[in-house]
Amino acid sequence: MKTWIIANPTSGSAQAKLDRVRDLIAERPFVELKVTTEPGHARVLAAEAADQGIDCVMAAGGDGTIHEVVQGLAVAASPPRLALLPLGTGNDLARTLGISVEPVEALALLDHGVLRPLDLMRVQMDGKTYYGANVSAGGFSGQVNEVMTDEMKSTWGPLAYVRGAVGVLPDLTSYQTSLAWDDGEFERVEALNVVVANGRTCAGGIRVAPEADPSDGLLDVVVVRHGSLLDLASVATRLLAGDYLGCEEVSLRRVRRIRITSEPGMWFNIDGELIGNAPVSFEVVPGAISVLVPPEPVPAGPEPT
Ligand SMILES: Nc1ncnc2c1ncn2[C@@H]1O[C@H](COP(=O)(O)OP(=O)(O)OP(=O)(O)O)[C@@H](O)[C@H]1O
Repeated sequence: MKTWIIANPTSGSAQAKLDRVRDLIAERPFVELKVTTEPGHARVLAAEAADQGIDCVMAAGGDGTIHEVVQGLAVAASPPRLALLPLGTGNDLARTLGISVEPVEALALLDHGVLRPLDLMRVQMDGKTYYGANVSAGGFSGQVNEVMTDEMKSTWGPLAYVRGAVGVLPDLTSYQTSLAWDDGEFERVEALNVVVANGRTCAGGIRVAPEADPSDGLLDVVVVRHGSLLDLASVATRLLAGDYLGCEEVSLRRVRRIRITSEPGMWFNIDGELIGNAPVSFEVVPGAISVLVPPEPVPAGPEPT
């Protein structure tokens, strides 16, 4: 299987692990390592791999790198299969798919992995189209902007209240948000966050969509409605514990498509990359690509008697 490993040398643990990856693939004649030289390069390389009929593209980096690779694969006529070599900080899609952060184990999936269909989210904002592989989170506004660094914003922005962090809790903006589910009419809600998810976690393991299945042909949309400070503190705590879907302010709906407008404009990121605060639509592309994942663990047999 001809494979290109597209590696981002600036991803979280790349410095520590890339030499090891080089050693591990030295004996694999069909595996080539392509190291990116700038942001956006992984997309170009992934598109090139598809053009050249490469069988498999392994995204070596974090969710930002996977995001770029997916932009290249999603528009290909017959996209190579995807594999992941997690070298990022959060590695959230890899978590959902059960892919190890150990290079030896991740690389072994090239031999023993099984193919799983991976849905993508087609996102449209301001006349531009993006493809998301993991999670898009919307929320936050001016106050958060002022107190957070760019990196914190793209990672935590929409979920800033979780960090309790930034002292924004007392001053949270609520958004007059209109949501149109599938082809339905717009419905208004006073929201704090809208999360549109294919994968289950973002920001390094925060379970924003704990029940999402990236192969089910549907998007999990979680809406956090505005509530009292006390209630929101409980939402934050339960989000960290992975069970905030049980909160009264939190609702989950599964759809193929959702359109969102809000006043003021809700900022959205996709896979951790901030895209803007204009009206936005999300549509699932069921099984857009195939991804190599570990085989299902064999269920334990009955205890010997
Ligand atoms: N050669 C490069 N030089 C500088 N930046 C790059 C290069 N290649 C890719 N990038 C950028 O690095 C950013 C971060 O990458 P990535 O998300 O893979 O790592 P991470 O932030 O450590 O991981 P995670 O998103 O899982 O937390 C991406 O937005 C990507 O555009």
